Amino acid sequence: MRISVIGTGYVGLVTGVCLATKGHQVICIDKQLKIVKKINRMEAPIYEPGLEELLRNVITKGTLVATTDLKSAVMNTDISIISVGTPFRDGKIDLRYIESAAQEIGNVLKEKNSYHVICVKSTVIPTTTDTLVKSILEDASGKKAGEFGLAMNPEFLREGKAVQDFMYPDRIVIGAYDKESFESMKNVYKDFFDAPILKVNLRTAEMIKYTANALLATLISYSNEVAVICEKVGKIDVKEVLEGVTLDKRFNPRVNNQLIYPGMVSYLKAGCGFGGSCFPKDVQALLAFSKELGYFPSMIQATLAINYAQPYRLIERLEEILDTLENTKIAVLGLSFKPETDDIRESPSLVIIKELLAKKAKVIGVDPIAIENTKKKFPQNELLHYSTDYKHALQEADAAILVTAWSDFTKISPQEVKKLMKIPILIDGRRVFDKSSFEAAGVQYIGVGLAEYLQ
Ligand SMILES: NC(=O)C1=CN([C@@H]2O[C@H](COP(=O)(O)OP(=O)(O)OC[C@H]3O[C@@H](n4cnc5c(N)ncnc54)[C@H](O)[C@@H]3O)[C@@H](O)[C@H]2O)C=CC1
Ligand SMILES: O=C(O)[C@H]1O[C@H](OP(=O)(O)OP(=O)(O)OC[C@H]2O[C@@H](n3ccc(=O)[nH]c3=O)[C@H](O)[C@@H]2O)[C@H](O)[C@@H](O)[C@@H]1O
Repeated sequence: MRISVIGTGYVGLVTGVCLATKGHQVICIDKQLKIVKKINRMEAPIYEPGLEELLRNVITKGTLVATTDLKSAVMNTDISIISVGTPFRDGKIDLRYIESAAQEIGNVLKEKNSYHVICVKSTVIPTTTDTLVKSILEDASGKKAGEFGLAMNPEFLREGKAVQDFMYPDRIVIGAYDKESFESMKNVYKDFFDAPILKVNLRTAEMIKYTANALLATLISYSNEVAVICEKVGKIDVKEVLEGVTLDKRFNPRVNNQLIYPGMVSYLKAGCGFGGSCFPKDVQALLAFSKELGYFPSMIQATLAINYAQPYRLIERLEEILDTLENTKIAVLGLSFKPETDDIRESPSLVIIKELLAKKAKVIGVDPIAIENTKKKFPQNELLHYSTDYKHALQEADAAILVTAWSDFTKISPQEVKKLMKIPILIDGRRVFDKSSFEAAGVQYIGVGLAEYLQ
């Protein structure tokens, strides 16, 4: 099929490259010329494992091309997939990029004679596609929905695993305005192995996406709430507690006692809170939308409140040990919101750095690939330095806080910490280190959801 993808960020570029890899003819459109040029030079503008290699293949084969020219892209394709950003701004979801993409497509449809399907892939609050997008398209094109197709196909990929998640989806949700729209979208995904296709209406598809993200975020906050209770009681390790809970087959299905897939356990881990471009913004958007409807969703509100507090709890625990943070030097291990990405949007590390600086500590931010992005937010100065070398940071620091579980960091041994740090203090914000081995080596270890020695 001939497909245009509007917006080539994390979702749009992965979508375009993967669909081209599956044999579709794809045109990627972005407003930013520098992104378009990079794509055509076969350079991925974002860091995502495996993406650049696939990009090289599809550009070389001629099945993908990038442009800023939306008009010719829509004219020369049969389906347009909208994957522009939908940020949370001024207390609600900001749909301005969706509106302008719909307007631009609608203007082209006015002049286009053949049938064209418009599919929203961006995460949008329920009713966006069947009211806002539909009416903009109808007004701009002078046509009625039905004369053009309309679909909503939410994306469930995770950053860092985007290519794998897109190529091997657990499910494909297609919200469709009518039968023709659904059939066209089904053809887009005809070669996606046996992934179940769920056919729903447009607003159900939108609600599935929010419900999925809010549920995963709630599991994380639930784990973090339990972690606080464990810390208060003492001599209970939240990790053991959650392991004891999630060995239940209802969380982690096993056959002959072999785990088939790490199920909900992946989101039932205590830590320093969820970040990223989606969980925080989507849960906030769902909360705001629900309030607009006259319903206050207290569980969703609690999910956000717990997450807001979590990074500060690490600082409080550090203060308990050091008395004051003033004039101390703290190594923050990990800047990206999770490993395998250079994305720092809503990363807990940003809250931690800001709070440490507010308390007059000096900070060394350590990360293999996210330093440049972090510098844009917090420029380097006499109080804040960056390094890709954790050894150097540990040598300099009075304490270290692990925020992102990059494999470089999780491999750090107790002996290394003991050797490198003057007075070794390690706050484990992701619970990746073994408390007893670190303590045996003489490191003062503080883990989320774990207070005092276990007995
Ligand atoms: N990042 C992720 O892991 C996931 C994101 N999503 C959703 O997908 C959507 C996109 O997210 P990201 O890819 O992270 O956004 P992004 O911010 O990385 O990329 C959006 C791109 O759209 C371009 N753009 C905006 N308006 C345009 C227009 N009218 N014409 C052409 N290009 C335009 C921007 O220049 C930018 O490059 C959001 O709704 C997000 O919630 C869904 C699942 C996963
Ligand atoms: O809509 C989206 O954008 C995407 O949001 C998440 O994907 P992503 O944000 O890339 O990353 P996750 O791996 O889900 O992690 C999100 C955050 O939760 C944190 N997390 C995760 C699991 C956990 O147990 N504890 C925890 O704090 C991670 O460190 C990270 O900060 C969802 O997992 C995707 O399905 C969804 O498509």
